[in-house]
Amino acid sequence: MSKYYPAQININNKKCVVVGGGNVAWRKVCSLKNAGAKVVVVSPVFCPEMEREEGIELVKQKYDEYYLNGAVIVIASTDDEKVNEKVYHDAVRKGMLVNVVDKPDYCSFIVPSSIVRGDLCITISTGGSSPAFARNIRLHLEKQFGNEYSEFTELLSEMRRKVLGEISDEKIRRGILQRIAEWDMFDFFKEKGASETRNKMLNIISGKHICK
Ligand SMILES: C[C@@]1(CC(=O)O)c2cc3[nH]c(cc4nc(cc5[nH]c(cc(n2)[C@H]1CCC(=O)O)[C@@](C)(CC(=O)O)[C@@H]5CCC(=O)O)C(CC(=O)O)=C4CCC(=O)O)c(CCC(=O)O)c3CC(=O)O
Ligand SMILES: NC(=O)C1=CN([C@@H]2O[C@H](COP(=O)(O)OP(=O)(O)OC[C@H]3O[C@@H](n4cnc5c(N)ncnc54)[C@H](O)[C@@H]3O)[C@@H](O)[C@H]2O)C=CC1
Repeated sequence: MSKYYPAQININNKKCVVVGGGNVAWRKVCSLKNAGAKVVVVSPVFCPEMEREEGIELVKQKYDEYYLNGAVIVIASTDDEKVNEKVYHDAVRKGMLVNVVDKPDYCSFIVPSSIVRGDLCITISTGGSSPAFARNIRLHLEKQFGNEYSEFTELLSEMRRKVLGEISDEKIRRGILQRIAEWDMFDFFKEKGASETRNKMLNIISGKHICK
Protein backbone atom coordinates (compact mmCIF):
# COMPACT_ATOMS: atom_id res chain seq x y z
CA MET A 1 0.00 0.00 0.00
CA SER A 2 1.25 3.45 -0.91
CA LYS A 3 1.75 5.99 1.90
CA TYR A 4 0.45 8.82 -0.27
CA TYR A 5 -2.45 9.69 -2.56
CA PRO A 6 -1.14 10.91 -5.93
CA ALA A 7 -3.03 13.93 -7.23
CA GLN A 8 -2.49 17.10 -9.29
CA ILE A 9 -3.33 20.29 -7.40
CA ASN A 10 -4.66 23.38 -9.17
CA ILE A 11 -2.79 26.35 -7.66
CA ASN A 12 -3.24 28.75 -10.56
CA ASN A 13 -3.38 32.29 -9.14
CA LYS A 14 -3.41 30.92 -5.60
CA LYS A 15 -1.12 32.25 -2.89
CA CYS A 16 1.63 29.78 -1.97
CA VAL A 17 4.13 30.68 0.75
CA VAL A 18 7.71 29.42 0.89
CA VAL A 19 9.49 30.06 4.19
CA GLY A 20 13.27 30.21 3.71
CA GLY A 21 15.26 31.58 0.79
CA GLY A 22 18.00 28.99 0.13
CA ASN A 23 18.66 26.52 -2.70
CA VAL A 24 16.01 24.02 -1.71
CA ALA A 25 13.46 26.83 -1.37
CA TRP A 26 14.46 28.02 -4.84
CA ARG A 27 13.63 24.60 -6.36
CA LYS A 28 10.18 24.67 -4.76
CA VAL A 29 9.61 28.31 -5.82
CA CYS A 30 10.29 27.31 -9.45
CA SER A 31 7.84 24.42 -9.45
CA LEU A 32 5.12 26.49 -7.73
CA LYS A 33 5.62 29.36 -10.17
CA ASN A 34 5.53 27.00 -13.15
CA ALA A 35 2.13 25.85 -11.94
CA GLY A 36 0.87 29.45 -12.01
CA ALA A 37 0.93 30.16 -8.27
CA LYS A 38 1.31 33.60 -6.70
CA VAL A 39 4.51 32.81 -4.81
CA VAL A 40 5.47 34.66 -1.63
CA VAL A 41 8.88 33.92 -0.07
CA VAL A 42 9.52 34.88 3.55
CA SER A 43 13.17 34.95 4.57
CA PRO A 44 15.73 37.41 5.98
CA VAL A 45 18.18 36.32 3.22
CA PHE A 46 17.53 35.15 -0.36
CA CYS A 47 19.76 33.20 -2.75
CA PRO A 48 20.84 35.21 -5.84
CA GLU A 49 18.46 33.34 -8.21
CA MET A 50 15.52 34.43 -6.07
CA GLU A 51 16.71 38.04 -5.91
CA ARG A 52 16.79 38.06 -9.72
CA GLU A 53 13.46 36.31 -10.34
CA GLU A 54 10.56 38.46 -11.50
CA GLY A 55 6.94 37.75 -10.66
CA ILE A 56 7.46 36.51 -7.11
CA GLU A 57 7.02 38.46 -3.86
CA LEU A 58 9.99 38.55 -1.52
CA VAL A 59 9.27 39.41 2.12
CA LYS A 60 12.63 40.16 3.74
CA GLN A 61 11.59 39.20 7.27
CA LYS A 62 11.89 36.35 9.72
CA TYR A 63 8.94 33.98 9.67
CA ASP A 64 5.72 34.98 11.37
CA GLU A 65 2.47 33.07 11.06
CA TYR A 66 0.81 36.27 9.82
CA TYR A 67 2.49 35.71 6.43
CA LEU A 68 0.57 32.46 5.89
CA ASN A 69 -2.83 34.16 5.76
CA GLY A 70 -4.70 33.33 2.56
CA ALA A 71 -2.25 30.65 1.41
CA VAL A 72 -3.34 27.27 0.03
CA ILE A 73 0.12 25.69 0.16
CA VAL A 74 2.97 26.34 2.57
CA ILE A 75 6.53 25.06 2.22
CA ALA A 76 9.01 25.32 5.09
CA SER A 77 12.57 25.26 3.89
CA THR A 78 14.64 27.05 6.48
CA ASP A 79 17.76 25.59 8.09
CA ASP A 80 16.17 26.08 11.53
CA GLU A 81 14.30 23.01 12.71
CA LYS A 82 12.28 24.96 15.30
CA VAL A 83 11.05 27.45 12.70
CA ASN A 84 10.13 24.64 10.28
CA GLU A 85 8.14 22.87 12.98
CA LYS A 86 6.30 26.06 13.91
CA VAL A 87 5.43 26.64 10.25
CA TYR A 88 4.04 23.09 10.11
CA HIS A 89 1.83 23.50 13.20
CA ASP A 90 0.62 26.96 12.15
CA ALA A 91 -0.28 25.75 8.65
CA VAL A 92 -2.07 22.63 9.91
CA ARG A 93 -4.08 24.76 12.33
CA LYS A 94 -5.09 27.03 9.46
CA GLY A 95 -6.11 24.01 7.33
CA MET A 96 -3.41 24.50 4.71
CA LEU A 97 -1.39 21.89 2.83
CA VAL A 98 2.14 21.94 4.19
CA ASN A 99 5.53 20.50 3.26
CA VAL A 100 8.61 20.67 5.48
CA VAL A 101 11.48 19.82 3.18
CA ASP A 102 13.68 17.90 5.59
CA LYS A 103 10.95 16.23 7.67
CA PRO A 104 8.67 13.77 5.87
CA ASP A 105 6.66 13.35 9.11
CA TYR A 106 5.85 17.06 8.93
CA CYS A 107 4.47 16.92 5.39
CA SER A 108 0.79 16.74 4.49
CA PHE A 109 2.09 16.29 0.91
CA ILE A 110 5.46 15.55 -0.65
CA VAL A 111 6.76 16.82 -3.97
CA PRO A 112 7.54 14.26 -6.68
CA SER A 113 10.16 14.62 -9.38
CA SER A 114 8.46 15.62 -12.63
CA ILE A 115 8.86 15.75 -16.39
CA VAL A 116 6.60 18.35 -17.99
CA ARG A 117 5.87 18.33 -21.71
CA GLY A 118 3.06 20.84 -22.22
CA ASP A 119 -0.05 19.38 -20.60
CA LEU A 120 1.64 16.01 -20.21
CA CYS A 121 3.20 15.61 -16.78
CA ILE A 122 5.04 12.46 -15.70
CA THR A 123 5.75 12.39 -11.99
CA ILE A 124 8.02 10.06 -10.09
CA SER A 125 7.87 9.50 -6.37
CA THR A 126 9.64 7.08 -4.08
CA GLY A 127 7.40 8.12 -1.18
CA GLY A 128 10.44 9.69 0.48
CA SER A 129 12.53 6.48 0.31
CA SER A 130 15.10 8.03 -2.00
CA PRO A 131 14.65 11.51 -3.50
CA ALA A 132 17.98 10.96 -5.29
CA PHE A 133 16.60 7.85 -7.03
CA ALA A 134 13.43 9.75 -8.05
CA ARG A 135 15.71 12.38 -9.59
CA ASN A 136 17.81 9.75 -11.40
CA ILE A 137 14.71 8.08 -12.84
CA ARG A 138 13.62 11.49 -14.10
CA LEU A 139 17.01 12.06 -15.78
CA HIS A 140 16.79 8.58 -17.35
CA LEU A 141 13.21 9.02 -18.63
CA GLU A 142 13.64 12.62 -19.75
CA LYS A 143 15.73 11.55 -22.74
CA GLN A 144 12.86 9.41 -24.03
CA PHE A 145 10.20 12.10 -23.76
CA GLY A 146 10.81 14.87 -26.27
CA ASN A 147 8.61 17.77 -27.29
CA GLU A 148 6.60 15.56 -29.67
CA TYR A 149 4.73 14.36 -26.57
CA SER A 150 3.65 17.91 -25.85
CA GLU A 151 2.53 18.48 -29.45
CA PHE A 152 0.62 15.19 -29.69
CA THR A 153 -1.09 15.85 -26.34
CA GLU A 154 -2.12 19.31 -27.59
CA LEU A 155 -3.64 17.80 -30.74
CA LEU A 156 -5.47 15.17 -28.69
CA SER A 157 -6.83 17.90 -26.43
CA GLU A 158 -8.23 19.79 -29.43
CA MET A 159 -9.78 16.62 -30.88
CA ARG A 160 -11.18 15.54 -27.53
CA ARG A 161 -12.96 18.85 -27.03
CA LYS A 162 -14.49 18.42 -30.49
CA VAL A 163 -15.59 14.84 -29.77
CA LEU A 164 -17.07 15.77 -26.38
CA GLY A 165 -19.00 18.61 -28.00
CA GLU A 166 -20.27 16.72 -31.03
CA ILE A 167 -20.81 13.07 -30.18
CA SER A 168 -23.53 12.34 -27.67
CA ASP A 169 -23.48 8.52 -27.79
CA GLU A 170 -21.19 7.57 -24.91
CA LYS A 171 -20.04 4.25 -26.38
CA ILE A 172 -19.10 5.76 -29.74
CA ARG A 173 -17.46 8.73 -28.02
CA ARG A 174 -15.32 6.49 -25.81
CA GLY A 175 -14.36 4.32 -28.82
CA ILE A 176 -13.18 7.35 -30.77
CA LEU A 177 -11.30 8.85 -27.84
CA GLN A 178 -9.52 5.54 -27.26
CA ARG A 179 -8.75 5.12 -30.94
CA ILE A 180 -7.20 8.55 -31.56
CA ALA A 181 -4.92 8.13 -28.52
CA GLU A 182 -3.52 4.76 -29.54
CA TRP A 183 0.18 4.22 -30.00
CA ASP A 184 0.01 3.73 -33.80
CA MET A 185 -1.55 7.22 -34.00
CA PHE A 186 1.41 8.62 -32.13
CA ASP A 187 3.79 6.77 -34.50
CA PHE A 188 1.85 8.24 -37.45
CA PHE A 189 2.11 11.72 -35.89
CA LYS A 190 5.88 11.38 -35.47
CA GLU A 191 6.26 10.28 -39.09
CA LYS A 192 3.76 12.54 -40.87
CA GLY A 193 3.31 15.52 -38.55
CA ALA A 194 0.37 17.34 -36.99
CA SER A 195 -1.57 18.32 -40.10
CA GLU A 196 -1.89 14.81 -41.59
CA THR A 197 -2.64 13.33 -38.18
CA ARG A 198 -5.35 15.92 -37.60
CA ASN A 199 -7.00 14.90 -40.91
CA LYS A 200 -6.78 11.24 -40.01
CA MET A 201 -8.36 11.93 -36.62
CA LEU A 202 -11.09 14.08 -38.15
CA ASN A 203 -11.93 11.19 -40.51
CA ILE A 204 -12.24 8.86 -37.54
CA ILE A 205 -14.43 11.37 -35.71
CA SER A 206 -16.74 11.86 -38.68
CA GLY A 207 -17.12 8.09 -39.04
CA LYS A 208 -15.26 7.82 -42.35
CA HIS A 209 -12.90 5.34 -40.70
CA ILE A 210 -14.28 2.32 -38.90
CA CYS A 211 -13.29 2.32 -35.23
CA LYS A 212 -11.36 -0.72 -34.06
C1 LIG B 1 10.06 13.60 1.38
C2 LIG B 1 10.52 14.73 0.44
C3 LIG B 1 9.77 15.96 0.93
C4 LIG B 1 9.75 17.11 -0.06
O1 LIG B 1 10.75 17.86 -0.09
O2 LIG B 1 8.74 17.24 -0.76
C5 LIG B 1 12.00 14.96 0.43
C6 LIG B 1 12.79 14.91 1.55
C7 LIG B 1 14.21 14.99 1.61
N1 LIG B 1 15.04 15.21 0.55
C8 LIG B 1 16.34 15.15 0.95
C9 LIG B 1 17.48 15.22 0.13
C10 LIG B 1 17.51 15.36 -1.27
N2 LIG B 1 16.45 15.76 -2.07
C11 LIG B 1 16.82 15.78 -3.37
C12 LIG B 1 16.00 16.16 -4.45
C13 LIG B 1 14.62 16.23 -4.48
N3 LIG B 1 13.80 15.97 -3.43
C14 LIG B 1 12.52 15.93 -3.82
C15 LIG B 1 11.44 15.56 -3.03
C16 LIG B 1 11.45 15.12 -1.71
N4 LIG B 1 12.47 15.25 -0.82
C17 LIG B 1 10.24 14.47 -1.07
C18 LIG B 1 10.22 12.97 -1.38
C19 LIG B 1 10.07 12.68 -2.86
C20 LIG B 1 10.09 11.23 -3.18
O3 LIG B 1 10.81 10.42 -2.59
O4 LIG B 1 9.32 10.87 -4.08
C21 LIG B 1 12.39 16.20 -5.30
C22 LIG B 1 11.92 14.90 -6.00
C23 LIG B 1 11.37 17.27 -5.66
C24 LIG B 1 11.68 18.64 -5.11
O5 LIG B 1 12.23 18.81 -4.03
O6 LIG B 1 11.31 19.58 -5.82
C25 LIG B 1 13.83 16.62 -5.70
C26 LIG B 1 14.39 16.02 -7.01
C27 LIG B 1 13.91 16.85 -8.18
C28 LIG B 1 14.57 16.46 -9.43
O7 LIG B 1 15.76 16.83 -9.64
O8 LIG B 1 13.92 15.83 -10.28
C29 LIG B 1 18.19 15.37 -3.44
C30 LIG B 1 18.95 15.17 -4.74
C31 LIG B 1 19.59 16.41 -5.23
O9 LIG B 1 19.40 17.49 -4.72
O10 LIG B 1 20.37 16.21 -6.18
C32 LIG B 1 18.63 15.13 -2.14
C33 LIG B 1 20.00 14.67 -1.67
C34 LIG B 1 20.13 13.14 -1.85
C35 LIG B 1 19.18 12.30 -0.99
O11 LIG B 1 19.12 12.50 0.23
O12 LIG B 1 18.52 11.40 -1.58
C36 LIG B 1 16.36 14.93 2.36
C37 LIG B 1 17.60 14.76 3.21
C38 LIG B 1 18.18 16.13 3.62
C39 LIG B 1 19.42 15.91 4.44
O13 LIG B 1 20.42 15.47 3.90
O14 LIG B 1 19.31 16.18 5.64
C40 LIG B 1 15.02 14.84 2.76
C41 LIG B 1 14.51 14.58 4.17
C42 LIG B 1 14.42 13.12 4.49
O15 LIG B 1 14.51 12.25 3.63
O16 LIG B 1 14.24 12.88 5.71
N1 LIG C 1 13.84 18.15 0.65
C1 LIG C 1 14.95 18.33 0.00
O1 LIG C 1 14.96 18.18 -1.21
C2 LIG C 1 16.21 18.74 0.72
C3 LIG C 1 16.14 19.28 1.97
N2 LIG C 1 17.24 19.77 2.59
C4 LIG C 1 17.03 20.47 3.87
O2 LIG C 1 16.33 21.70 3.57
C5 LIG C 1 16.74 22.77 4.42
C6 LIG C 1 17.09 23.99 3.59
O3 LIG C 1 18.18 23.71 2.75
P1 LIG C 1 18.95 24.85 1.93
O4 LIG C 1 17.98 25.59 1.09
O5 LIG C 1 20.11 24.22 1.28
O6 LIG C 1 19.44 25.79 3.15
P2 LIG C 1 20.09 27.25 3.14
O7 LIG C 1 20.96 27.31 4.34
O8 LIG C 1 20.65 27.57 1.80
O9 LIG C 1 18.84 28.22 3.36
C7 LIG C 1 18.19 28.36 4.57
C8 LIG C 1 17.28 29.57 4.43
O10 LIG C 1 16.46 29.65 5.59
C9 LIG C 1 16.28 31.03 5.88
N3 LIG C 1 15.86 31.21 7.30
C10 LIG C 1 16.55 30.94 8.42
N4 LIG C 1 15.81 31.28 9.52
C11 LIG C 1 14.64 31.78 9.04
C12 LIG C 1 13.46 32.29 9.67
N5 LIG C 1 13.35 32.39 11.01
N6 LIG C 1 12.45 32.71 8.88
C13 LIG C 1 12.52 32.63 7.54
N7 LIG C 1 13.62 32.14 6.89
C14 LIG C 1 14.66 31.73 7.64
C15 LIG C 1 17.64 31.65 5.59
O11 LIG C 1 17.51 33.05 5.39
C16 LIG C 1 18.02 30.90 4.30
O12 LIG C 1 17.53 31.61 3.19
C17 LIG C 1 17.89 22.22 5.22
O13 LIG C 1 17.40 21.98 6.53
C18 LIG C 1 18.29 20.91 4.55
O14 LIG C 1 18.65 19.92 5.48
C19 LIG C 1 18.42 19.70 1.97
C20 LIG C 1 18.59 19.11 0.73
C21 LIG C 1 17.49 18.59 0.02
